[in-house]
Amino acid sequence: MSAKLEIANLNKRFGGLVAVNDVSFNLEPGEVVGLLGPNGSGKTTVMNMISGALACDGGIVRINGTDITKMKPHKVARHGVARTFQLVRPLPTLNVSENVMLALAFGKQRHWGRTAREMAEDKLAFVGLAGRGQEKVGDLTYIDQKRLEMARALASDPDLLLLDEWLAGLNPSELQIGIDLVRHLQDQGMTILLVEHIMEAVRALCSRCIVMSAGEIIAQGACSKVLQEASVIKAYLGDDHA
Ligand SMILES: Nc1ncnc2c1ncn2[C@@H]1O[C@H](COP(=O)(O)OP(=O)(O)OP(=O)(O)O)[C@@H](O)[C@H]1O
Repeated sequence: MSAKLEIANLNKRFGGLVAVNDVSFNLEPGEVVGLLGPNGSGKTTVMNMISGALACDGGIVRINGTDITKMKPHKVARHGVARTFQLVRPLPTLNVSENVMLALAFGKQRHWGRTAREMAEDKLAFVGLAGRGQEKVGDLTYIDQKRLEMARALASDPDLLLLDEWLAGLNPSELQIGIDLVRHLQDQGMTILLVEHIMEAVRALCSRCIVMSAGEIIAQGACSKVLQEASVIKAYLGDDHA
């Protein structure tokens, strides 16, 4: 069986800056893997190249064995890939339900009208926003905005979810709600690449971690082991702590 996600020798430059240098890793179906590293280490750039938002300068991205390297984001979505963004960005002129319906219209299978409305309600219920479809997005609390962002990502019926610091900014009780929601997805067999700085969440959710620094993978393996490696501590905290 093919890996759910296979990345081989991925490269990206921004002018003279090498943002991602020869990055390779696989995700097996149903795995939840943490993609970690200090600010600017290249994590979001990797996410962007997987989702098709950014063209890579070299390397290959495969989903279920299919080369999606040069595909535009809407085509990548049809291969079952969805993502959340660091900054939640619902459309403020649409209500909660309409925001999910919009995502349904552009998903793997396109849904419109009443079907889309019912499906949107299902997605909203899954993330904990049952019956809240008619609310204005501007009235949502931060955790509820995060829930909506997740419902929008789930609208395309993905089987690979790219979560880019989706848990950032939550208070401790909201964080637990967020972790539980990701775990619920995990229990349903979703494959998840989790870019995250909150180690409590990484330890709770990820079987495996991949750590980047300055565009390169510097460590990978079981989280408990990787997070103790001197190279990882040095990348996060500097020489004095390694
Ligand atoms: N569009 C862009 N143009 C120029 N440089 C960019 C662009 N996007 C990212 N970079 C640079 O590429 C490097 C990697 O950035 P990236 O956002 O991938 O890091 P990151 O690990 O996701 O960081 P963070 O944890 O802060 O989100 C950084 O030096 C960043 O400034």
